[in-house]
Amino acid sequence: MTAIVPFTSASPFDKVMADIREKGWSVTDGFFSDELIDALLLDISEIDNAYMKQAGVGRSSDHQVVLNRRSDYIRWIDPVTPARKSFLDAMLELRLEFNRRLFMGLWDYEAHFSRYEHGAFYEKHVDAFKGKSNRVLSTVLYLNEDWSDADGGQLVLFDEHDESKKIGQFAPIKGRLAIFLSEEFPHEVLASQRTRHSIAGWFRVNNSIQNQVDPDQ
Ligand SMILES: O=C(O)CCC(=O)C(=O)O
Ligand SMILES: [Fe+2]
Repeated sequence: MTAIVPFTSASPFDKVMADIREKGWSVTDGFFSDELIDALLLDISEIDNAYMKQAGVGRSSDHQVVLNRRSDYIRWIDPVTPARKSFLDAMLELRLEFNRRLFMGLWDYEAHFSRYEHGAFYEKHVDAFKGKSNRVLSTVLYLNEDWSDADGGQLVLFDEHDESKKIGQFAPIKGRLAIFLSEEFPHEVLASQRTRHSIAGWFRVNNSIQNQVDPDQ
């Protein structure tokens, strides 16, 4: 089996690096190859809801970062298929690039597939509270074909200094990658009018918190 080539652009990282450096968030289309996106979409499409879990609860009581309600299904990603392996390898390259160019000291990356069925949403939240989490940088990769405005499910990003102010509203279209500083940017997912697939992930640092080693997932 030939490996899936994750990038087609000659310099895939430049725009993301500049965006994060300049404003702390980035929404980029075409970061990954179509081949990888198609393989990831096929991969998650084949997972039945029975093999996913209803999200909504934090990782453990003192890592509870989700205060508000959500109604998606999730499945954590391990490198068990060519698509998942290629994706995690690509995110490893991206992590090293953040460390090399922006000195972010990112230690690892964890990610899960998400499925929002018709009517599912995720209320406004931040992915990490200052000093309470090792999550530094959030990523969301969207996998949906032929998405129209009427399908809803947009990611809404809010200003880091004024959470009533919208930065933007982004449709979850195939191949779009959103990245933002986990502690800084409140965001929400508007109710989706059809099945919505994505991969949410977090680059983390390795500080131990309250004398506890940060648990995986
Ligand atoms: O799917 C999205 O657009 C965002 C998901 C999200 O905020 C999360 O999983 O923490
Ligand atoms: Fe989030």
